[in-house]
Amino acid sequence: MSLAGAADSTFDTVLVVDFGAQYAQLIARRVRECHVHSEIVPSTMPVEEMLAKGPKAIILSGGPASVYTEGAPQAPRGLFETGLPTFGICYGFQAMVRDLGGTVARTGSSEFGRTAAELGTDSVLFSGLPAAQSVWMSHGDSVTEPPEGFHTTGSTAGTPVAAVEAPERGLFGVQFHPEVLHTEHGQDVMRRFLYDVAGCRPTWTMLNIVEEQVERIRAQVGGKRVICGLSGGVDSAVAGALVQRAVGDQLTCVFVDHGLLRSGEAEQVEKDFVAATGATLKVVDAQDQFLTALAGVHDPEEKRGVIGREFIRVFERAAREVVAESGRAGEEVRYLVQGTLYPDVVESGGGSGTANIKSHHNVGGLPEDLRFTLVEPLRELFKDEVRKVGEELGLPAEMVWRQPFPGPGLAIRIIGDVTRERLEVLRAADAIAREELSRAGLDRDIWQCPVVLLADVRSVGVQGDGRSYGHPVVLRPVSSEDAMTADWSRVPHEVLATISNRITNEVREINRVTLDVTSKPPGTIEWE
Ligand SMILES: Nc1ncnc2c1ncn2[C@@H]1O[C@H](COP(=O)(O)OP(=O)(O)OP(=O)(O)O)[C@@H](O)[C@H]1O
Ligand SMILES: O=c1[nH]c(=O)c2[nH+]cn([C@@H]3O[C@H](COP(=O)(O)O)[C@@H](O)[C@H]3O)c2[nH]1
Ligand SMILES: NC(=O)CC[C@H](N)C(=O)O
Ligand SMILES: [Mg+2]
Repeated sequence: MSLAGAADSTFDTVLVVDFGAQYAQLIARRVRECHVHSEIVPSTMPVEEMLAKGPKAIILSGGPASVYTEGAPQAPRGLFETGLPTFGICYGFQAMVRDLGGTVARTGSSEFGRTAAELGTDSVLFSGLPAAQSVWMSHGDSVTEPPEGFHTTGSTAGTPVAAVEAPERGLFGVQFHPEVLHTEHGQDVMRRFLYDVAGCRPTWTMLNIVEEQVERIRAQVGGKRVICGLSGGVDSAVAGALVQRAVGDQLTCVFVDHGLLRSGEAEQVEKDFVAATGATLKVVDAQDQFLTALAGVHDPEEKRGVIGREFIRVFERAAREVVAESGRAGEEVRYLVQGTLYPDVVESGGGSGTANIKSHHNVGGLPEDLRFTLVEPLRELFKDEVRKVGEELGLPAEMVWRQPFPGPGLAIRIIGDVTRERLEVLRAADAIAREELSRAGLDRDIWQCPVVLLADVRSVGVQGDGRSYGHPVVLRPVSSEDAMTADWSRVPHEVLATISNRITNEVREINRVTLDVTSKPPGTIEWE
């Protein structure tokens, strides 16, 4: 199915040509933020196929290769003769320049991170923006000579040709990354290209995203039965609601109580989701199964693997029960809906050429013998976009704005082996932290606040004039836009003091409370 292409379509499409970038999805997302439809395509796609999608413009992404090395990906043959407005970013810029007869070389002056740039205000792309700007760089190669007919519109201390354009041909290129938040006027540059150069209309909305996904889900599952792993979190609630809109009562939601949940969570899912959507919900008590499988496992990746596998085993059992209960023996549930988001995929090493940071249980932690076909309507979106989709679907605000909680639950917040006793200790500490942060009105300011139990560490204390030898917990409040990067939250000291006091007074095993003041990167949000 292609939504794009029709001349009378109510929205315009931009193709993001992926050269193996870290940020291809981020480019696509910035285009969506301008209310323009975007689709990522591989750089190997023939131009005719691209044209068949009816794009209004093309953006060429960055990438890890060097344009002049053997086998480096090339700009699609004939692309620059199509007359389509084209914007090359980093590698995409270098590939464009090389293709059109300019030169690219390893000049010996790499730039990484924040860089001061001088941008020509007479440029179409930078018009109306300040001439001196802070931009985000990540390159080792540079353009040394623009192609004929292009003029240089930007430079930095290390890169004399940091931006070029041939506006009458609709061709533009920049060495920096306008798609990352740290590039001061990056989104303005995107707007100039999309609206002023390419004439795209800002008509692509969350409603379109919902309709696109509903159509896709129907095409994928047809009249078959589907189950959805429902966690009580934002992503699976939105995924489940989308699937329900698409295929109605072919859907059964399955909530797994794996014993790694926070206090009150199971009850809340049963109550809220069903009330909001009317969907059929099946609750599975799998506490013994997960705790047995996790016994003695302390390596984080191993834990994630065990949890991913056990989840699937539970879903398989639930699927058989759904069939049995429907009275249609011989039928099989082949489709499993998950609320997987793009950051889950990219962190699990599932982007093009990206590193594995941690295997999210729903992506990298899936077992090899997985027999379900996955339905993941949110796989290309970021959390804040998913929240908007949830609002569009009419889900209640408490559900849409709930803080994230990882599928592997408290297991990846106990540093060491996971036992029933340790889970109880952590659950008690976590409930106090959540209660006090909510009481202080900080729920929306804080992205989430993992409480981490250092179960293998003990510390000496003095309590009631006696010696204690307990465990520390770590508070990890963070602020974030999309969980790809994060900073530690500056929670008022009085609130921290109350939390610390209450935890050490009310949870006997804990005699020390510490605060994690690490951003992401270099830390991740969860400790494992
Ligand atoms: N306890 C659970 N029972 C059933 N499915 C689950 C459970 N926990 C996680 N999942 C599945 O794994 C997916 C990924 O979990 P994740 O925690 O990232 O998302 P979420 O819980 O839906 O949203 P949030 O990130 O807001 O917590 C979920 O969307 C859901 O499909
Ligand atoms: O469903 C999930 N399965 C997982 O395996 C998992 N690991 C981390 N998280 C959540 O993802 C976001 C980013 O977390 P990290 O900075 O720790 O990678 C944060 O919001 C984490 O809580 C997970 N969610
Ligand atoms: N981020 C990029 O696209 C880098 C392009 C190229 N690999 C360079 O180092 O210059
Ligand atoms: Mg969750």
